[in-house]
Amino acid sequence: MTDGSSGGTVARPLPGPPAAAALLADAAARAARLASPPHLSIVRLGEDPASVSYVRGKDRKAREVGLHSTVYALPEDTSQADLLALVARLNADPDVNGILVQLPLPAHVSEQAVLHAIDPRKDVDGFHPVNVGELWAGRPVLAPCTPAGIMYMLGHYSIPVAGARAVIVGRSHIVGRPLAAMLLNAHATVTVAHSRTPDLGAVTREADLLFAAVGRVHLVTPDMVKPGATVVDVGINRVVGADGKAHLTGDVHPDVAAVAGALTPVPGGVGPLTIAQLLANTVTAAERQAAARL
Ligand SMILES: NC(=O)C1=CN([C@@H]2O[C@H](COP(=O)(O)OP(=O)(O)OC[C@H]3O[C@@H](n4cnc5c(N)ncnc54)[C@H](OP(=O)(O)O)[C@@H]3O)[C@@H](O)[C@H]2O)C=CC1
Ligand SMILES: Nc1nc(=O)c2c([nH]1)NC[C@@H]1CN(c3ccc(C(=O)N[C@@H](CCC(=O)O)C(=O)O)cc3)C=[N+]21
Repeated sequence: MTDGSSGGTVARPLPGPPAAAALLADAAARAARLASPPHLSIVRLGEDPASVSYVRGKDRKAREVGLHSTVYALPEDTSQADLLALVARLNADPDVNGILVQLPLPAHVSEQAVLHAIDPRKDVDGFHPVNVGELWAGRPVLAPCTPAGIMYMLGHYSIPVAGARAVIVGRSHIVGRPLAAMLLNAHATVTVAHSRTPDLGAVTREADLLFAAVGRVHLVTPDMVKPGATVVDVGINRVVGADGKAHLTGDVHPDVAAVAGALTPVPGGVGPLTIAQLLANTVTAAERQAAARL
């Protein structure tokens, strides 16, 4: 705990890997009860280094926990029609339980057209409007991995959510919006701030739970944080350090650790939960498909 003064207290770190390991152990145990290993198909277009590295991480972790994973690495100039044809083939393949199309897609492909084409029962990203609607109706089935992973992490570290004042900075379809739905479903009082929010600091200082999902280096500074608040840093920014090497940093300034009660690091915070939740969603999809075939 900290009183926010300069008493030298430091926020409790909330590392991602132990929480991710617990989520993965549960997913692996559920997968082992199925007749065959759940099968995830991952599609990426082009060679964007971040996408290549994320997809490699997802594929590697899937195999580690005993899932079957197939990566389709298509050329950058793959047409929308060809991509939709692949999605249709994966939808129809009874051996495929989960489909993920890595975002962002090149400009000549409509993300909406592709995400809407994925069978909602195989939509392990939770981006199809049917799954978005179920989440907002309070009946989540397959829900977006980053916010679902964050909720798992809060539970793992026994951070109270019901009744808490939650502020999310960022309103994307991948993170901010679905996180708002999940926090509401968990009985928090929720505010979503964004680039048109005046006096952001006045809003964020209200938060017992503060989530930064913006993609701007050190946007959240100590003066924006209520003493003792739990701060979850979702941002992943690639910066070149004084040593000339590229490294990852979050949306939260490191000095926030002197004010916050608890803080997730970057890297090694939310990122590992995103991957673990993707594999948990793949097992959930496989379980539901097996039950539907009985
Ligand atoms: N750890 C993980 O697993 C993941 C990490 N990320 C990271 O999280 C970050 C956010 O990703 P994503 O949600 O996809 O990003 P988007 O770019 O889609 O959304 C960013 C949001 O931040 C808002 N914003 C931008 N500038 C400001 C500002 N100055 N003040 C307040 N709000 C602002 C935007 O507002 P507006 O809507 O008005 O434009 C928008 O809602 C990125 O760094 C990304 O790399 C993303 C996914 C997974
Ligand atoms: N259809 C789709 N679904 C996604 O879930 C999706 C996507 N597209 N596009 C991009 C974002 C980003 N994302 C991350 C996954 C893992 C880490 C992760 O493991 N991060 C590690 C570090 C990784 C590194 O060192 O590069 C960490 O934070 O510790 C980060 C970010 C999933 N996304």
